[in-house]
Amino acid sequence: MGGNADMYVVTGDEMRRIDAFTMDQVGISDMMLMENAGSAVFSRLLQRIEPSGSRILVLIGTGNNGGDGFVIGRKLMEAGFETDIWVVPPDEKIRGAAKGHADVFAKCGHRYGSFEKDSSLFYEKLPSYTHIIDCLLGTGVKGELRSPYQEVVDAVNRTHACVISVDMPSGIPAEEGAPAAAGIRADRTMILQAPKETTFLFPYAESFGEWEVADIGIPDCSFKNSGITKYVRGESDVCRTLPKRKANVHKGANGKGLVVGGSRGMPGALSLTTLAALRTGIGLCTVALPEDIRLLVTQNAAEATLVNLPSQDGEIAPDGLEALDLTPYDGVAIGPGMGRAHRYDLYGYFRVFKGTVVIDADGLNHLSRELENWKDGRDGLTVITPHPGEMAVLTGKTIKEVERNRFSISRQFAREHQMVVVLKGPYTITSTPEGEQWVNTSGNPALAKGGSGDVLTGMILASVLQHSHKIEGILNAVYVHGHAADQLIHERDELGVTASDVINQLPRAFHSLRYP
Ligand SMILES: NC(=O)C1=CN([C@@H]2O[C@H](COP(=O)(O)OP(=O)(O)OC[C@H]3O[C@@H](n4cnc5c(N)ncnc54)[C@H](OP(=O)(O)O)[C@@H]3O)[C@@H](O)[C@H]2O)[C@@H](O)CC1
Ligand SMILES: [K+]
Repeated sequence: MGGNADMYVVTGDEMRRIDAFTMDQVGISDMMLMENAGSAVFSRLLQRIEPSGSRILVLIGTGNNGGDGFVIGRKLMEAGFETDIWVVPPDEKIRGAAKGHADVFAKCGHRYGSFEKDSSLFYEKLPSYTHIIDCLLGTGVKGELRSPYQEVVDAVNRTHACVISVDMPSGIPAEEGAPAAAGIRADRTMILQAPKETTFLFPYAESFGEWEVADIGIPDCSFKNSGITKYVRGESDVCRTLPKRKANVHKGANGKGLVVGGSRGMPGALSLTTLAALRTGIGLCTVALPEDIRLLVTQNAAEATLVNLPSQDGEIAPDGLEALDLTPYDGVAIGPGMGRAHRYDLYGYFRVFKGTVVIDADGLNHLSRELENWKDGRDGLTVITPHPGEMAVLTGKTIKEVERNRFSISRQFAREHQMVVVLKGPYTITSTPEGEQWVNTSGNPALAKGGSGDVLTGMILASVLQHSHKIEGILNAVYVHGHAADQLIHERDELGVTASDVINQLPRAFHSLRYP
């Protein structure tokens, strides 16, 4: 993948490497980057803050995040906004480019308040501001906030002002795995150039509020040369890569898929997966299921063909998969509603199959018992779609550990087991065995319901079979799934949106992306 349109995801250390490369190898100075950062944020503030009636506080800390604040403050003052600048650390702590911009600010005739010298005046004025621009701390924060930062942050969080953080909500770490920290709770964060990992990890993500990304002129080569392979996947990427059908295409060219699963207790999951595959444009879809539930599934998915598998106790019999010939199919999705009563040798069954295999739900439970076998990889692409609970079972970690380390745990699992991992949740992360990762930006809590995962599985199967670049197929399915749910909650409350609603919305979701 790649190209100029990529938006990257970084840790604090990675961002420092990228900054260093940009300064030392590309030749754009830190003063220039800071000027760009301040200008980019200022022009975005102009779209959000009216000069009349607003009183703005720019809050400045020790490091370069504070340096951005001197640029923003200067520009706000020169544009006629009623603006106060308060600097929290003593003057002598401000160094480097931040000191450079503090000097520019002063030479332009502007003055700032010193929290160290007059904290009582600061606290007295704090409730009077309509907007607070938070430039206290950025990616350089380490550990829990020290005094007086913690007190200032708490006081800001108690105000009724609109808080806009620059790059990061101050106090929040940039990377996963760091201990939970209490920082600024922003209404909006204007991220500089590249979102940080915690933008997408809860509980940190809540502190960012709404977020947007401001380009500060760091070139793509700085990211590539720093080895960054984590990306944000947004709408424009999907619009660019949706496959277009030729007028004379026949059904066989759009993929022949097989959906395997279902049990007496859970026939609906299989219907959802099948219908989602059909609504995602699969050419032909066959359902393989325990023979005693076939009527329940066929009633719902008239377009699918059926293969009956031997049934035992309402689930596919332990040797039931052996009878199934995979040669007619380009891809298989296995697991929805499958049940857990029996054991199957999934690796042995799929090893030499050249098509894509998508494993979800109960299929992941079966997979967890034979993980060692998968480390050698198989002939075709394997995709797993765990939610954090399933990822915890697969890795032997707790759900909390998975949630705290979504990037590293999914990356490592994908590498070790030669699979594409689609770790679901708010901001689903897709990881390849080669170490590339994409964060999905569509979706909402309406999807946190039974059946959503079954729908995604069918969509991924169908989408992979229609894309020449299979990873793009997966990423597009993940995006469109969330996009359909986003469209639905414009019209109705998220509580009442079901997985079936999402399936029915898919034609509209695809249409809106194909003809934006
Ligand atoms: N590099 C560039 O070219 C560009 C960078 N840019 C901007 O720079 C930001 C990163 O800058 P940075 O590295 O200076 O980090 P930043 O967070 O501002 O300050 C760190 C300092 O804070 C302190 N401190 C740390 N932990 C603390 C704690 N728990 N509690 C209290 N204090 C704590 C500690 O200082 P100390 O108090 O120890 O002297 C530490 O040194 C980045 O987010 C972006 O906004 C843009 O301008 C574009 C160009
Ligand atoms: K900040």
